[in-house]
Formats: sequence, C-alpha cells, structure tokens
Amino acid sequence: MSGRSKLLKVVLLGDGGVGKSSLMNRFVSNKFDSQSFHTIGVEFLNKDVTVNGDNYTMQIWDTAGQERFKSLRTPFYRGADICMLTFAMDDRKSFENLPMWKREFLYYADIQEGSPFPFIILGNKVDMPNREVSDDVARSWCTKHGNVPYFETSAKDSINVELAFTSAVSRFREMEDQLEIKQVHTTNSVDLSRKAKSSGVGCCS
Ligand SMILES: Nc1nc2c(ncn2[C@@H]2O[C@H](COP(=O)(O)OP(=O)(O)OP(=O)(O)O)[C@@H](O)[C@H]2O)c(=O)[nH]1
Repeated sequence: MSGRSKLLKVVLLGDGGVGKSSLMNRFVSNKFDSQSFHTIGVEFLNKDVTVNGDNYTMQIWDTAGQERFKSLRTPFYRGADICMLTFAMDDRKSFENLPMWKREFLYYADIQEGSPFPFIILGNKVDMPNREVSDDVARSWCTKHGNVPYFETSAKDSINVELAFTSAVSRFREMEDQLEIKQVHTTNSVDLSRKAKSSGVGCCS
C-alpha cells in the first residue's frame, strides 16, 4: 500500500430530491435522514478510501439540484476528477434529465463533449415500490453513452452506496491515462482542495 493519499474531486449531480445529499451522508457518515432539506449551493465532505492498495481522499461535492440554484453550483464543476449523475427510480423525469446534467457538467467543467471522462450513473431510491425506470432502460442508456457504469442504490437502506463510490474511483483509475489535463483544472483543484482541507465541511452560496 502506498503512503500518500491522492485527492479526488467528485461531483454529485442530478435533479433536486433524487437523494444526492443522502447518498453522500450514507457513504461518509453511514447515516440517513428522512427529513433531509434541499441543498443550497454546494456542500462537500471528505472520505478516505483504499482501492487496489492505493489511498485516495474522495472530496465529495454535493450540489443543489433545483434549477434556481444553478448559478451557485456550476462554478464548482471545474477540476472535477469524477462526476456521479444521479436520478431517482421513482421519478422518470429525473432519469430523462440525465443528458441535461451531463451537458451542464461538461460545459462548466470546460471538458470537450466526447472526451473520455469518468462518469458514473446512480439510480437511487431502489427501495421504493413505485419504480418508473426499468433496469433495462437505464442500462441501455448507460451503454449508449460510453458504457458508463450503472448502480442501483438506496441511501435509505444502504444498498450499493459504498460499492458505487469505490467503483467510481476504479473507473477513474481505468481512465486516468486518457484524461485531458488542463492547467486551469489543476489550479482550481488545488485552490478548492486547500479550502476543503482547512474546513472539512463547506457551504458556498
Ligand atoms: N425511500 C428513499 N428515500 C430517499 C433515498 N435517498 C433520499 N431519500 C429521501 O429523498 C428526499 C430528498 O433527498 P436529498 O438527499 O435531500 O436529495 P438531493 O438530491 O440532495 O436534493 P437537492 O438538495 O434539492 O438537490 C429526502 O426526504 C430523503 O430522505 C432513498 O434511497 N430511498
């Protein structure tokens, strides 16, 4: 196992209410709050993981999904190493909005459409009985959009949450050599990570 931990900036995106904050809190603190409030702007938490013997600090940026907070979240896309696009199983519209979220991310992260980038798709709230997106439909969307790994999760019942986050790191490792490195990303990433390390939790509005 190597000693030093590599910082990975992970951005969680998706419609308001799909469970992004709940997924982050389940993964980082193993907690679930059924009264979770809408995020305003962006919040982040750090979590250390070891994948294939290498140490990483995942700096997870939980963004506000509601349209009215768009201008507060988009400045934080730059420097991302991984993007986790999230929808809710019981909300077809949140699945149909995935291409919009992907476009928004690529545009504000300043990554060219079609460039290799580690995306992960999460279908959250798999515990809900009223499912509106089938496994087949979700999987074929992921295949069509670059064989993106897909996980059906429940922050509530703690299903596949840890697996999804650690697989995101594996996806990053697979693609690391192909990623487009831009000076501007590196600079922003360093600035933001310094801020994260000094405060641990942040909220930017
Ligand atoms: N049944 C069920 N409910 C969940 C799950 N994850 C989150 N919720 C609930 O869904 C609601 C919204 O969850 P949040 O985590 O606040 O959603 P969000 O995507 O962060 O929302 P924004 O901050 O508005 O972008 C809350 O009432 C959660 O308790 C899940 O896996 N299953």
